[in-house]
Amino acid sequence: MQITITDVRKRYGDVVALDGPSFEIPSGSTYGVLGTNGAGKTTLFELLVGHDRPDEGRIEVGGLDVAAAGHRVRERVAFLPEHAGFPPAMTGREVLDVHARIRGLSARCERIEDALETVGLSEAADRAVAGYSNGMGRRLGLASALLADPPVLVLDEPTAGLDPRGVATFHEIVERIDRETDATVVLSSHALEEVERLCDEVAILDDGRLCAVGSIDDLWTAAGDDVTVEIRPADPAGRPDRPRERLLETVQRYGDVIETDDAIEVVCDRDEAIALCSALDPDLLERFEVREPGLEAAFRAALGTDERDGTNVDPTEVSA
Ligand SMILES: Nc1ncnc2c1ncn2[C@@H]1O[C@H](COP(=O)(O)OP(=O)(O)OP(=O)(O)O)[C@@H](O)[C@H]1O
Repeated sequence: MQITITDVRKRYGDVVALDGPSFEIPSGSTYGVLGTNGAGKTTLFELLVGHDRPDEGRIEVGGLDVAAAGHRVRERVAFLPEHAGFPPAMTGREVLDVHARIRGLSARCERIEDALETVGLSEAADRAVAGYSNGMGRRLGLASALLADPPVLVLDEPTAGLDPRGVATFHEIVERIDRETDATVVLSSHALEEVERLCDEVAILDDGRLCAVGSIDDLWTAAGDDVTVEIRPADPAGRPDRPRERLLETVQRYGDVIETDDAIEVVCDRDEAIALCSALDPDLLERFEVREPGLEAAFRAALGTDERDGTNVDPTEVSA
């Protein structure tokens, strides 16, 4: 089911949570909404599932205006919120049974068994939710979302806070849903690898604005051929010669410099990277490594763009 987001604006008091993003999510795709903390992902999802209304603009699901269609949209869209809680004394199966009754679903038992099976909770279904791990709790939330066979599934940061095994399990489930159903899956994430693995297309939000939109291939193209040289300065303790500052002076001329807490990163072409690595004073650093271009570069390119006029920016047009 196709989703169309048109010039959506939402404020909370003085805070502009969404500042006019417009993009389309193709029917049947797995679509990623990527952004740093506070970019507006949850706000967008709350509007998309009809929990709140935009101040301006419009979101359509399968041609229906979400703000006007109310429950007709909610019947089509299932939502896994970022923080879903369940009564701890109930078993997983009981939780799903209550949710299925609330939604007035027929063939409850069958649907519950299918949903439990899809998320890999069949064996744990009769255990109290209090004993579930974080990952199992998230999978139970997904099972609840799947009960009604929704044409649209909206997952807000579904793997946030999960350990690597929980993340891998969740990814496998989403891939299976993608393979075995026609559902349009929209998920938000901070994690590029996650979006790259699961999604066909992606929209990148920053400060409520759309700063890039396109396929994963488009993003790779936008990433270009530049490599990143990551340099870890030597421990500054007892070093009056200030290794980090001296390294910074050296690296400036080779490319774009990004400072993180632990490292200095320089994004530059391969020839410059070779020259830079030769110019580094080994006494000043703990270690350095050269990373191949990746989606991270495209993400940075998108976030670094000065296009702030509210128009859509194709990532292939975004320069690093
Ligand atoms: N109910 C609210 N009241 C006030 N401000 C809000 C509310 N909800 C969101 N905001 C603000 O709107 C902005 C966007 O928040 P939102 O939660 O949509 O971002 P996000 O991309 O989902 O972030 P995160 O990755 O941290 O979950 C933030 O500045 C946030 O503080």
